[in-house]
Amino acid sequence: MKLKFTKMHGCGNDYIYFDCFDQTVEHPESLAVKLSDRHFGIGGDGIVLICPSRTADARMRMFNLDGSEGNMCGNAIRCVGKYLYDVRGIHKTRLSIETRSGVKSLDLTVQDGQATLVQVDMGVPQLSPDQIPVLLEGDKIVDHPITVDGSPYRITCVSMGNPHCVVFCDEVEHLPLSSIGPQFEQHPLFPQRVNTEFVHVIDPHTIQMRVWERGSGETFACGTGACASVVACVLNGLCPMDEDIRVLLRGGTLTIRYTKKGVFMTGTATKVFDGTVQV
Ligand SMILES: N[C@@H](CCC[C@H](N)C(=O)O)C(=O)O
Repeated sequence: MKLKFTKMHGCGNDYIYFDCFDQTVEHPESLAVKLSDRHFGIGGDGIVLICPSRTADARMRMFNLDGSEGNMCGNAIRCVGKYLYDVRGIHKTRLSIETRSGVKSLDLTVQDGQATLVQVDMGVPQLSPDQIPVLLEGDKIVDHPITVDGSPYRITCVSMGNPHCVVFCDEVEHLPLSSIGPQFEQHPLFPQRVNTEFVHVIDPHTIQMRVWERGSGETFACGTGACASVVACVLNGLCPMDEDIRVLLRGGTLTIRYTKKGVFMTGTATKVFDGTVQV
């Protein structure tokens, strides 16, 4: 069976997108594992299905590199918005997309007939440990000491529809992420595993972040992770609320604003190529 796909990325967080308005994708979990392989597949951080929705312009389903289904993906949702505008011809600069963590609203900036920049209303962060989930007591987990692989860390936990654990560091360039990332992901405090952001605060409006994603390992960017990091910065008194914070990632920059109404993420969405794959 042949499937048409589009390769897209948001700040280097790249996925293989399937338009499920016109075709059926069976067994997305195993397909994600097979096609994401950068040596024997197409290559990507996972796959994304763009499906019809009864309540929104489209429904997004995303699968990590290991085949697990994520509830939300900040970088992918911007690309889905671009695809709906550029390819499916839904010429509205405000779009709604259904995800496993609710319907999200997108505002598109269009240049020469193509969506270039997308702002997403990412909703209100959840801070209570049972909603994240993290097996700790309290109404929120801010600057909490834990031990990971014998070393002490201080964590701040946030759900942006998916679980995040933010760790502040003096620098992130030289962190051995491939060894410490999995120790956080599999830590017994996180019953559903966790996405971990390592954050260096450069100044109150600029932070640098590296991420170890649940199910995909180190990626060049994580949209929900950038939002969780800015929320964690505000909770720790490191960045202001209601102002734009630049999050510098390995693959680009996202602008995040945390307000009482919720978290707003702005960034690019880029198409790389179209293709057909035999599955
Ligand atoms: N890359 C993402 C998040 C993808 C899902 C995550 N790995 C999970 O399982 O929660 C983003 O841009 O938000």
